[in-house]
Amino acid sequence: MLGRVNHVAIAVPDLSAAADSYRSMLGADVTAPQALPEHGVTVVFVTLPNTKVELLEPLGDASPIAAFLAKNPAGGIHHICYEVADIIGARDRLKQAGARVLGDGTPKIGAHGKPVLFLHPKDFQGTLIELEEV
Ligand SMILES: CC[C@@H](C(=O)O)C(=O)SCCNC(=O)CCNC(=O)[C@H](O)C(C)(C)COP(=O)(O)OP(=O)(O)OC[C@H]1O[C@@H](n2cnc3c(N)ncnc32)[C@H](O)[C@@H]1OP(=O)(O)O
Ligand SMILES: [Co+2]
Repeated sequence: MLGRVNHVAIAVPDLSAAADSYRSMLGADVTAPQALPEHGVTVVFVTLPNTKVELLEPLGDASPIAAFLAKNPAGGIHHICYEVADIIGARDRLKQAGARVLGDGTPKIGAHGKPVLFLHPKDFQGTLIELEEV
């Protein structure tokens, strides 16, 4: 089912400061901010030879990462995104296996313009998993 790691996401309290730190301290190539109100976050991507790091900060009052940042005020690794070839097939197989697919199970369009879904962290070793169809 799983393809490449598409990105590892880090939730941050200040996206601009985090992006500057990756650029100046780590010499990284960082994209411009993308506001994604339908996801309740603003993101940038750090481009790496083999994958990406997604830096994200809350956007709006109902951001799904607000509680995470309240518990981790300095930020922290938030989720890992795996690529899948067939997100509906993956979703149905996971639901069949008893995994909780977050939301109503309908994929949303993510930051790369592709369908994404999230799986409950409690079903996967305390790790929030995002699936992105590529
Ligand atoms: C930019 C678009 C897209 C992309 O294309 O890449 C994105 O990445 S959008 C990213 C932001 N969107 C999401 O994260 C959507 C999915 N997430 C959620 O629906 C919620 O974050 C959540 C997973 C349901 C958690 O919501 P929260 O308000 O924190 O609920 P709880 O406090 O009840 O948490 C339940 C339980 O889970 C633990 N938890 C929460 N977040 C994480 C996490 N990131 N990793 C591991 N564990 C997490 C939380 O601590 C609670 O545990 P207990 O306290 O032990 O009960
Ligand atoms: Co993501």
